[in-house]
Amino acid sequence: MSALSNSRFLKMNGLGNEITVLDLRGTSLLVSAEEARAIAADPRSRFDQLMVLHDPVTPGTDAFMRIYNTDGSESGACGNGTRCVAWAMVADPVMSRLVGNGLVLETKAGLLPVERVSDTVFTVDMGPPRLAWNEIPLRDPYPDTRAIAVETRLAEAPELQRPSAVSMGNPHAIFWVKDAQAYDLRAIGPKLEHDPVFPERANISLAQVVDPGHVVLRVWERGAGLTRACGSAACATLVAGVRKGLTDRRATLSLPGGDLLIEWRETDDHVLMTGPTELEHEGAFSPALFKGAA
Ligand SMILES: N[C@@H](CCC[C@H](N)C(=O)O)C(=O)O
Repeated sequence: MSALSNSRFLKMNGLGNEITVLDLRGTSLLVSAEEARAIAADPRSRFDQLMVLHDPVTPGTDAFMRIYNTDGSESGACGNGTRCVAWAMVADPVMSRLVGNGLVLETKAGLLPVERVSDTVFTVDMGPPRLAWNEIPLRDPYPDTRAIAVETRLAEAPELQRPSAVSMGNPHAIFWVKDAQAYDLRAIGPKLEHDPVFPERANISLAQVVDPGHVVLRVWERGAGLTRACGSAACATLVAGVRKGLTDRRATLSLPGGDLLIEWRETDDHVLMTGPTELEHEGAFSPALFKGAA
């Protein structure tokens, strides 16, 4: 039987990005890829990302988060999930142990300070973007990652060839398009995600600039597929937009699930993301869920 059997979880969402939160602080348990896939397969705990809380590692932080995609792979960043974790840590009667509305979370990609703006709205400091080819990472030494070249040739969208590339702790490719709705992202997303230029795969965004303060965005997420929102993609898109002279440093990013306010702060290079969270229900993992999972 899995040690996760009967563990309590929260099913949440950040702008429709499906998030499951599991608190393993105070234990030495780790979630395996098989267990993550089993949790994702159950409709009650289904997620785009599973956010697992562990005891803090760096002094002064409140928790360490491991982030799993639906396919069991791990990510260094999840903006929408980080807001959901912050809500759980300040407002959930079982998980909250903090006094006040500010906290610092940590992932394998770095520290994420979070502030509560109102009951369910949070601002996450997503840190500085990483723009060098080897930090994203890309296979080839591009001197300028504002426009790279993918190898994939799409019969249905031959114009999608020169995305911007940015890491927000996870790799993003942003394709600038006239109409973000004009593409079958479910069909083309997996091909671009696995393009050989991305050695760790990439989250694939279609970005349509409405005006410098407003971008419409659709995202095919690495390891999770088509989602209603992706916070780190919104941050990466704003950064790429500023670098290409397409957007202001502060803009609204409209995703299928709703709007995020993103700012790339000039003073310290950090990207700030503000958006909502929603608790859907809580539950406990049935032991039957993990049959066959290591
Ligand atoms: N939905 C997330 C990003 C999730 C991580 C991604 N699929 C990856 O593997 O990098 C967000 O809100 O940032």
